[in-house]
Amino acid sequence: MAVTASSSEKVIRGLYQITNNHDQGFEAQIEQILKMGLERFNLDIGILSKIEDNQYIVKYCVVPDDVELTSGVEFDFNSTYCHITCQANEPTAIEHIGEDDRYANHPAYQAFGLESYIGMPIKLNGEIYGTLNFSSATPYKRQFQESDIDAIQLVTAWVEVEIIRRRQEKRLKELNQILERKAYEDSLTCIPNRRAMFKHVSPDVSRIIREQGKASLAIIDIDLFKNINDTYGHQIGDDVLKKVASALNESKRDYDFISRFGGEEFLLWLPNTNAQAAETVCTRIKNNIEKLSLCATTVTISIGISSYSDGDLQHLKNKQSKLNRLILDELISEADQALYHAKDAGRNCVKSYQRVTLTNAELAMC
Ligand SMILES: Nc1nc2c(ncn2[C@@H]2O[C@H](COP(=O)(O)OP(=O)(O)OP(=O)(O)O)[C@@H](O)[C@H]2O)c(=O)[nH]1
Repeated sequence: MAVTASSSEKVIRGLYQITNNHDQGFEAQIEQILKMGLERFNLDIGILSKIEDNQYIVKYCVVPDDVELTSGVEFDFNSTYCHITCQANEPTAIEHIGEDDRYANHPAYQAFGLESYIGMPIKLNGEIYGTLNFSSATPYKRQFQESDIDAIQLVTAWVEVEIIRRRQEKRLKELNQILERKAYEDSLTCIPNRRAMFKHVSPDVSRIIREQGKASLAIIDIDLFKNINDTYGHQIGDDVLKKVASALNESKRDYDFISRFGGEEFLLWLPNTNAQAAETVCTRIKNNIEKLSLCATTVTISIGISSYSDGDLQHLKNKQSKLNRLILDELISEADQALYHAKDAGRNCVKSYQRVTLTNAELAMC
């Protein structure tokens, strides 16, 4: 069979088509590549291998039904034809291995009896990754030609670019995930930051409004923290912040959400928790912190709580469009006022905001 230029064009068209099938995933694309190679070279076994620790690992393969070979199978690299291909560092094509002095005694020939073979090293950034190879148990019916070498080089180049591109894509995804995590984490204490709090709590507020549920919000502030900084230095101050954050994180219930709200203030969100239960939880947390030895002096906290249940904050309810955010802002402002009372009452205590119930006439004016 004469190999014409049009068969190389067919490979290029095939590669173009496979590139367009990007959405099908790498595995499907490689299967198409291997099938295209088998058809192009008129051979039976197509393999994309990876070489690792002197092992030849079959990453992907297309084989006839009677050949028992699956991806994941490993061979000693030295016992494969690809070892010769990689040592040659160039495309290798042999029509009749049994009659070739270099290969007839090769362990791969002894083990697998493959007579015809065309293979090419896959290189990523100058390093050998593995090989792309096509073979058959029968001798090749013609001589391999320049255009066959061109074809396997072309297909291998495609595989190299695609592997690099997918690796970069994966790395980019990982970096984006790290960035996303960092954007929502307080860099000093490693607990969620203010931005994370709004992201987490806002949808919860809307759920609670929808389900006519309840929740509490607590602002936790380290007492006389300025004194700690002034007496022991900023470094110790930072250390206390980290330890308090970690203790708060451990003291909260699984379904509560703690964040660093700013400076020496933390915000604790307690879903499905009424005022009384919130006071119990916060008093326990406050007592836990007092018992810890966080620096040379006893560190205490004050906590202001605001609670919400259906029917509260009626004056906001005719402003439906931003209701979640309004309720959240209102709860924060109320908890802040309660915190102010706690400080006023001598610190190291928990205070709840006492909401005034508006009359219908007052509501109508809101
Ligand atoms: N070390 C350290 N200090 C911080 C950080 N953020 C805020 N601060 C300090 O926290 C201190 C807060 O002081 P104040 O707002 O006066 O409050 P306080 O001393 O805790 O007093 P009360 O709140 O009334 O009990 C300030 O001195 C800030 O500089 C931080 O990340 N690290």
